[in-house]
Amino acid sequence: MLGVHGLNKVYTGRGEPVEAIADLSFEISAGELVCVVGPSGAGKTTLLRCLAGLLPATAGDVRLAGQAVSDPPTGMAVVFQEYGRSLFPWLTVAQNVELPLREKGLPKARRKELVRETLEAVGLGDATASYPWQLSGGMQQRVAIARAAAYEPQVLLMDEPFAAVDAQTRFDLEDLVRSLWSRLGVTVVFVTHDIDEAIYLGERVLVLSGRPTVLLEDVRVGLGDDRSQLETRATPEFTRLRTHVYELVQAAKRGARSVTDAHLTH
Ligand SMILES: Nc1ncnc2c1ncn2[C@@H]1O[C@H](COP(=O)(O)OP(=O)(O)OP(=O)(O)O)[C@@H](O)[C@H]1O
Repeated sequence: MLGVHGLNKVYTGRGEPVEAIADLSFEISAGELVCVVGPSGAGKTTLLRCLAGLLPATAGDVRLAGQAVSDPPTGMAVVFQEYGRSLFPWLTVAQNVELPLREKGLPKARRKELVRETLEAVGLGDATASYPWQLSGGMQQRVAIARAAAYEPQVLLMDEPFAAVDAQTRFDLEDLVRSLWSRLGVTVVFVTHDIDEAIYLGERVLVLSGRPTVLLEDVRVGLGDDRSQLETRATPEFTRLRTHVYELVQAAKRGARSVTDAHLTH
């Protein structure tokens, strides 16, 4: 569904060029939920913007269902961290969710149906007529997720979407993402700083090196489909994965560029 081949990204502009991504290659199959972690400044957001067609690659390419991504493709939706800036304050919750569906050219009846269904799915069936500024941060992020899901994308990209909400809300939103993902069968790429979040959510975790970025390890998460915040996080397999990914990220901070460099003890 999503292929990244020899991706390199150098920012040029005033001052010295900055090589954010050295060389990244990986494939994500249709319907997978893949998380991306790495040290701060590793190039996670840069990668996501390249995947979304918001930034041109310097070399290599990104392909969505075999088609090279140059502009933002219609089959993708993105949820950013700053929900406050991504929703239009002068539109109601329902109108915010409906707007991209209008741009997609869907007929009115189908738009109304999708708006109702997705707002109910994210637990905001009663807030359709509210304005974003009348809602809490967590509720606003639910609206942004509903808007992305209603669009019925092939691929949903999420860039640290829960970084600005409190821990309790974050757990609820993580479960919401997993339930939407399994219901809709959408392919999800989820960037996060939080190692536990990456393991709880993902079927795979891509661990990036420090800048300029290479892939340190593509970690398979064998935690099954049914996950629960209390039970899954208490399993020995969760603890093992968390120790392993934590060590990799620490090694990345020290400059490791491969698993061999990382000198793992677990
Ligand atoms: N527009 C830009 N021009 C120049 N350099 C940039 C630009 N955007 C990002 N960078 C640099 O590219 C590198 C990667 O940035 P990026 O935001 O992708 O990292 P990140 O892993 O998402 O970081 P964080 O985890 O802190 O959000 C950083 O060194 C950053 O300073």
